[in-house]
Amino acid sequence: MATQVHITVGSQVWVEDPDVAWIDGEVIEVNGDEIEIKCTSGKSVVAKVSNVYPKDAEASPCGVDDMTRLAYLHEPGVLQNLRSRYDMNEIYTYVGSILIAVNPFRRLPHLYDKHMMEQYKGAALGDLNPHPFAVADAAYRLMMRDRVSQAILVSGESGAGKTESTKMLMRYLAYMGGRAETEGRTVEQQVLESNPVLEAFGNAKTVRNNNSSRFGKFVEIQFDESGRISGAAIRTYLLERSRVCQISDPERNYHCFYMLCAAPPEDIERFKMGDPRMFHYLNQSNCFELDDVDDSKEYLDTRRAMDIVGISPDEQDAIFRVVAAILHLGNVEFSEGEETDSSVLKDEKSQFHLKTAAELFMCDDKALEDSLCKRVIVTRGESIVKNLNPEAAVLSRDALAKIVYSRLFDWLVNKINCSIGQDPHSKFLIGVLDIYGFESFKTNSFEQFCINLTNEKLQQHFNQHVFKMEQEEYTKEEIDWSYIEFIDNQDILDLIEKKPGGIIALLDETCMLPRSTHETFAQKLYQTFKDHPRFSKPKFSQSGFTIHHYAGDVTYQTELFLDKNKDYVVNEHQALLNASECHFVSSLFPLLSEDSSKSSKFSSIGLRFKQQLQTLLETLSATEPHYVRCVKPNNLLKPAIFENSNVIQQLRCGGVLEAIRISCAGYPTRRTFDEFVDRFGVLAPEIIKESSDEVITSKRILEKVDLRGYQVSEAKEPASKLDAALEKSPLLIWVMAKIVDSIPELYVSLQTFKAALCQCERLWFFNSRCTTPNV
Ligand SMILES: Nc1ncnc2c1ncn2[C@@H]1O[C@H](COP(=O)(O)OP(=O)(O)OP(=O)(O)O)[C@@H](O)[C@H]1O
Repeated sequence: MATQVHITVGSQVWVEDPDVAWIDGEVIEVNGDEIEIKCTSGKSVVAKVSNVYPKDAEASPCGVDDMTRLAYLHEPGVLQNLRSRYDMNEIYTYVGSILIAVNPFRRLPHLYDKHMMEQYKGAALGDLNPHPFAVADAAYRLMMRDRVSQAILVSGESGAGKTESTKMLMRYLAYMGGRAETEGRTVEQQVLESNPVLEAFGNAKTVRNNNSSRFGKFVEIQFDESGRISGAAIRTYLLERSRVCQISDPERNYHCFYMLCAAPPEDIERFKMGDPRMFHYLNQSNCFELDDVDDSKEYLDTRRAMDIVGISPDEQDAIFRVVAAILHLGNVEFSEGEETDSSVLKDEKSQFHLKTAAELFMCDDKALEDSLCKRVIVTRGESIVKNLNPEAAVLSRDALAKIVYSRLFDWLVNKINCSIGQDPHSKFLIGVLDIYGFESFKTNSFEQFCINLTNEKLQQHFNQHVFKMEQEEYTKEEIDWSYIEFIDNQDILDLIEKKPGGIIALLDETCMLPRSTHETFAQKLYQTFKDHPRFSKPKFSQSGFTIHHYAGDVTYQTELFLDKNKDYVVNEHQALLNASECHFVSSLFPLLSEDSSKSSKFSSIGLRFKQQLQTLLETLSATEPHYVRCVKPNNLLKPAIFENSNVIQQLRCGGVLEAIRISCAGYPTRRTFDEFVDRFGVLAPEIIKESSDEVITSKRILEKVDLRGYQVSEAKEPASKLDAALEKSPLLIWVMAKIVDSIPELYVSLQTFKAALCQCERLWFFNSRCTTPNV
């Protein structure tokens, strides 16, 4: 993204800084390719010319609301712009049609009220301040105009604001597509109320976010011919199961557990609940309450939302009974039994919790105990009962808790989908994707591996789209564009998901082999990928592996890969809960046919996830995509703190800088002819006096400075498809003049200007609708 400029004494520049990423200053000395800079912070820095970027000395302190209008579209320029806007509570900024949303960590209700929605209705993208409503409005109107499905892809790291943005987008779409007066529950109401239900069961406090969604979500809102919402479907991806049994301080388990512990007294009694501190699945962490969250109110709100999405009171009771049963199950402990490698319930307390769990599951307590402590092994037609030692019994208990919870979550999603209903006649939809961003922690396991695969796939989709848009624009304007290149991450995708031979395929193979371990899996990976440029073995690890992702290197620990990839229900658990007297519980574990119960011994979570992603990508590729990139300005989750290095890292990972790079490879700065004349007319005042036609004047200014090799398009269409679609008033004439904008000494002398221009590779004038007589 380097911009070639003349750096002289007095030039304003940006230079890299270890603490704040970029720091600005003035060049005080030039020594060959080394320059000395006096920074505004007071310190002096020596840097190579190639490592500094020009600073736009004329930049408005308020920033610009579309970064493609920045004089210099480079990393420090982008950062500075976001920062100055954030300081003024302007949390939204465009990069072309991509919306960047920087989390304010404070409520800004005036931004999202009904009045605001009214304002955005029908306004062209760019006419009003950047906003998720504007993106939703653009999607809605493009859908109505072109009769093409749309998708809004919301991404960002945990806590960046994806779910909040998604809710705003959905609210706006419900406002646009909702019916004025309807009896009972409307589809849009149900779509909106599905959020609190899914959040209660799928969100938890983590170190990164007090209300972190532990699953991915794609909401498809279907519309009829007249643009009214006629149905909706929610697809979810990969709920984090391990959280049900294992949490670390200061995180929490899923919200629903704490809500139930804070339920009204009659419910506490019915569900045999108590203080969250008494439950093992909750007290592994010291965090029980959340600031500003009243769990007892949340419980009632969740119940209300469940009413709206069509979950009956009986079903609600059954759901909370299962939630309570899981907590009691977690308190069952084991000790060594009389036989070797066997286990028994540890004490009276464990007996009490086992009995209570059985009551709540409405199953036999002895059968529950056996399903935790014993396994039936069938060999050559003979059944042998094998005891489990206390450690294995604990694993069995946790496996039961996890499978019950994950089936419960799937039931909720399914129920919401059934009661909202799909419209079989719907012609088009708007999909909103709220999915986990790229993750790289100290310890990365199978979850991070799947999450990062998602991000690789979405990144490829994003790059291809941005690239395609850029190409389309140039083609339309009859401009040569063959010089743009973009990085494709297909090689990483092949490494992970190629069949056969990719990492997921090798993992499945390993899972199916008896006696295989994570070490054998790792060895297989090392052998297969020893020469793969995107794969490496970490120096000091015998079972880890590193993938060189587009967003950076991530080292994965394979220890739990095999376990986490296996999706099967222990036969004893299946039989136990299928026999439950509670219809709801038994419906979570329907009887399997003999064949499928044998073949379902192992099913691969990785493979299923890969297939889900494939379907998602297919859906997305049939839509016109829109992007919202959420940015988390600090890790303290506090307002008014903007950490440069943190933000830049997210812009890199989120593909924003790649989008900018693609744009820079073409004509990054887009200005109207009149703006061009306004800015550069100073170089040829006599020309300005001669003609009032800005196109002619612009061309003559360039002729005067002897610039060659620019192209003038004769295209009469508007530059952007979106502008056309939204019937925006003509945008006058666009100049895409990369080189002209990279001249810092613009007002120094015509000579310097000329010299700089002569270095230019190309300059392109786009002649828009202005040439038509009626404009
Ligand atoms: N536009 C906003 N206005 C006010 N607060 C916000 C906004 N966006 C985000 N927040 C705050 O940041 C928190 C985290 O946002 P959110 O839950 O949307 O993040 P996320 O990207 O969905 O995270 P995760 O991936 O962990 O689910 C919210 O609970 C809220 O407190």
